[in-house]
Amino acid sequence: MGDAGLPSYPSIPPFPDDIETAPLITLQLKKLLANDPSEIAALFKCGKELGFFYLNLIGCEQGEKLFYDAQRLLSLEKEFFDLPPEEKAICDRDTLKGANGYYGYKAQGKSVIDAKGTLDKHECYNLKKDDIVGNTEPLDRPQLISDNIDLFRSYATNAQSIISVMLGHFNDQLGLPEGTLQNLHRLHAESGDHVRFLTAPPLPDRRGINAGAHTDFGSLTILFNWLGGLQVQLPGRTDWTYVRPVPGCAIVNLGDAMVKFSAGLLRSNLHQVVNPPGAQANERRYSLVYFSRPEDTVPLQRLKGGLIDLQPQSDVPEEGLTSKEWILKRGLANKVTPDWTPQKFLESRGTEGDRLASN
Ligand SMILES: O=C(O)CCC(=O)C(=O)O
Ligand SMILES: [Fe+2]
Repeated sequence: MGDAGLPSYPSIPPFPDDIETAPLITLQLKKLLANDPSEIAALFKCGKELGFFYLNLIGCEQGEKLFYDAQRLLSLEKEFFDLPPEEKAICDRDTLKGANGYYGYKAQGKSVIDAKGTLDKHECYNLKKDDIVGNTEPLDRPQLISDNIDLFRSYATNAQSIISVMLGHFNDQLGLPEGTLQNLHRLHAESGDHVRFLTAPPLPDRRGINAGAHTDFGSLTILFNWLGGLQVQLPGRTDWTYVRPVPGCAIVNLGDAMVKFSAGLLRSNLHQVVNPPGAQANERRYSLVYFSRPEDTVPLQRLKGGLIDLQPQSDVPEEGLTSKEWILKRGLANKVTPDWTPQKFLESRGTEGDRLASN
C-alpha cells in the first residue's frame, strides 16, 4: 500500500502544503463515459480556459485499468532507465533505424530547453503506438521492452480509447459533424502517438528547470507523474504555478493540434518541469505520458463547421503542415546538433509562440 491508500501507489515524500498550486478542475472519467451533460460541458470549459485538468480514473473499470497499468509501467520505467548504457543505446534515437531521429531513447543533455542553448536534464524513451499495436514493424528495442509489450498494448489501447471518448465530446461541443475528430485519430492508422518514459535526477542545487517551457504538439496528452515539478503558466500570468499530483487522477492537457483544428477556440497551455519542491527535492522524478496526435497525413489546419466557423479568420494563410511534418519540425529543432541555432529553436515553437514572445 502506498501513500494514497491506493494499492500499488508508490510511497513518496509529501508534496508541500505551503506553495501555490494551479486550480485544475477534476473531471470524472466515469461521468464522461456515461455521457453526463454537465461533465461534458465542464470538459469543454477546461479545454477553452486552461487546457489542463485532472481526470479521476477511480470508480470505473476502464479508468482503474489505466491507473493500475500506469503503476506497473512506473516499475518497468525504473528498470528501463537502470539498464546499462549499451542496452539503452540499442534504441538511441540518433541511430535507431526508422525512428526519424525522434522515437527511441534520448540520453540526458541531448536537447536544448531554451533559445540560449541550455541543455536538458532528463532522459526519455518514446515508444510508438504503431509499434505497440502492430501497425508497423517494431523498431529495435531492449529485450526488457519486448518482454513487456503486452502491458504497453493494454495501456496504449486503453489510453487511446479514453482519448477517443474525450475527442468525441469535444467534437460534439464544437458542433462538428459526428465523428470528425475521432476519425482523425484511429488506432490502426499510422500516427505520432507514443508512450513516453521520462526521468530526471534531483538537480545539484535543488533548483532549476529540467524540461523547458513548451506546449504539447498533438491532440490530447494523458500524463502520470508522482512527484511535483510540473508547472503551468496560468492565463494572464507570466510566472509558473505547480500542478500537484493527485493519486487516482491523471493530468490531461490539450496540444497544439486542438488549437489549430478549433482555430484557437481551444487552448494548449505552456508548461515546464522543474526539480520537485519541498521534501521531494532529493528524489529522482519519473513521469509516464501518452501523447495522442492526429494521423500522420492529417493537415494541421482549422476544421470546418459549428463554432469553429464563428472564429475570426486570420489574414496569414495557414501553414497546413501535416501532423507528421509538424511533429518532426517541432521535435527535432531542440536537438543538440552542430547546426543548432537559437533562430531554429524559436521557429520551431508551437501555438504558444505569440504568448512566449509577449513574456
Ligand atoms: O513530467 C511531467 O510532469 C510533464 C512532462 C511533459 O510535459 C512532456 O513530456 O511533454
Ligand atoms: Fe508536455
